[in-house]
Amino acid sequence: MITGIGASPGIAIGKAFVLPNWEWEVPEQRIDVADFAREFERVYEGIRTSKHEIQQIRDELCEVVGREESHIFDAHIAILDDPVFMNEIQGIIQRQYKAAEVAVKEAIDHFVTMFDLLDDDYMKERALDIKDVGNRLLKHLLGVPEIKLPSDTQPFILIAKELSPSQLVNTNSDHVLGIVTLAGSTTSHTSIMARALGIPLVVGVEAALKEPITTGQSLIINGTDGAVYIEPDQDTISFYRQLQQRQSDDKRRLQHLVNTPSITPDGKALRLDANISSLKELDIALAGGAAGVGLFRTEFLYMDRNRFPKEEEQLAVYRSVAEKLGGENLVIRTLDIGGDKHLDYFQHPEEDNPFMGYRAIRISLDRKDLFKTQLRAILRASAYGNIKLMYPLITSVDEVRAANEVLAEAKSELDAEGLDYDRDVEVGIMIEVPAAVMIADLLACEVDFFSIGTNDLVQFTLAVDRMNEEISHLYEPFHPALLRMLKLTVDAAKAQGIRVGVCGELAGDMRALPLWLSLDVDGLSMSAHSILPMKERVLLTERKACSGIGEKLQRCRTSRELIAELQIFMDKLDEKTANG
Ligand SMILES: C=C(OP(=O)(O)O)C(=O)O
Repeated sequence: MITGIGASPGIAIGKAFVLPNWEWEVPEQRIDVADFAREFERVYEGIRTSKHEIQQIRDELCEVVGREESHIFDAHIAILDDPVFMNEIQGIIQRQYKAAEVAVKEAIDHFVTMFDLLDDDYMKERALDIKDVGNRLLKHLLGVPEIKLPSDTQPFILIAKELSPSQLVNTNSDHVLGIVTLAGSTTSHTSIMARALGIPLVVGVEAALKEPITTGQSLIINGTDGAVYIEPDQDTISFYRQLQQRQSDDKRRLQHLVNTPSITPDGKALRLDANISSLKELDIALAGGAAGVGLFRTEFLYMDRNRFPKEEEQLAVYRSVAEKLGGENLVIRTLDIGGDKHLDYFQHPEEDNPFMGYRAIRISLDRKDLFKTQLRAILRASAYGNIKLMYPLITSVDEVRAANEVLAEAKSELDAEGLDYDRDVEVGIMIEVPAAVMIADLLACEVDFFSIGTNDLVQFTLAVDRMNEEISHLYEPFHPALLRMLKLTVDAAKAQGIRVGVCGELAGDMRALPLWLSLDVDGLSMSAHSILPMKERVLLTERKACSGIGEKLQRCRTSRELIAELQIFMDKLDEKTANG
């Protein structure tokens, strides 16, 4: 068994099919000055055909996964339209007297090397996009046929060095049980799409792999924890078949809870909302039993294009989500780029500590033009549903007030233009840095609600970079320090009478439910697949029974003690339930 990174949940069991390298031999060919015009025309023709193909893929994908994910292909078209790309190709033809395909190959290599050399995972992913588009163009210039995956065999687990979004879309998803890539990250476009398509995916196995996986080898992959079993024994296969069966049984068994309100047996209503980043994910969330949306990560709307989305474009998305929710909660978080989330078309500075750098509300307050465009779109969408606004990475009262000033300006503009919006739109903040926890009492006087972002709060409280594999064992959401942070935040919110919820990964961790009930938070927002299992637990767990555990947990000295205490509590509860 080797371990990679789980990038799209689910278990796949089957035979491997290794995707051949998408890299063709391009024979050296010299040309004369008289041939320049013909070679340029060949490149233009190749670009036209490639664009046509990409547009078709985008439109087909749009039907399956929705508009946001299919925007990835707009970025591919933008590469083909980019004058810098074309200038490089023309330069090679003219200066070096090389044929169109040689010039295209060299231009791709040049840009891919340039992006690959940057110490930035996001830019490395963009190198993959360029390779993807470039290979498509080369394919036309060389006249080679498309690599087709087998469709006449049993479904298989696809193995690739790296997989581009185009390749993923070209796969017949009925035939692909799961995917393993040697390189890749969970934030890549390919990973985002695999999650949207529901295909289990493990990325980044290269370092762990001693020998290459070959076509026909028997495999098990777990897209949740990143485990890959090569030629597993019969016991392991039986174990995973049972687990796979249990997961699909659980899914089916819990279906009847989709519309059931999330209330404990003694009457405590604990909202279970979904974290989403696109309209498509909203459908999955609603089918998965979400009451509403507790966190709409709007940055993905900005990521898959080649320029900032205009007010009308943003309005269309926010409005569609709000209308689909029909009056249920929709918490829209303003742009949270920076850190690991970069935009192709925005100059992000080189930073030693990007998570503590120029990001989130700091960019919004620096680029008020961009911020106001987003606020106007959110405000206008608020006329169509129950929208609440949320600012990310708040560290001071000044930041909240500065953000609210821009909000007030946006409202005045809409008033002057006679455009409708919800005049009482609520404003909340993410509590995700220790400074915000320590002044939670002051911040609570400024806003309508808090949402605790445990992903960043854990990294900043423990000084553990959430992206650094080397120290991932130190990333402990159940650390006693975090527990104290949570308590301080919830107490401050309660004292001021504002709502407080949780939206980091810990919100969906079943082990933490007694903690949330003892703290008496108002709601949890999580990935869609966690909602029904959590709802089932909520329906069985008395809040009264959890009040005692709060003090015990506060006395725990280590994460391990804390987790053990929660486990003992849950075991007792299960025993009580089993005994009726
Ligand atoms: C929800 C959070 O935000 P992000 O989108 O950074 O994970 C968090 O930090 O817990």
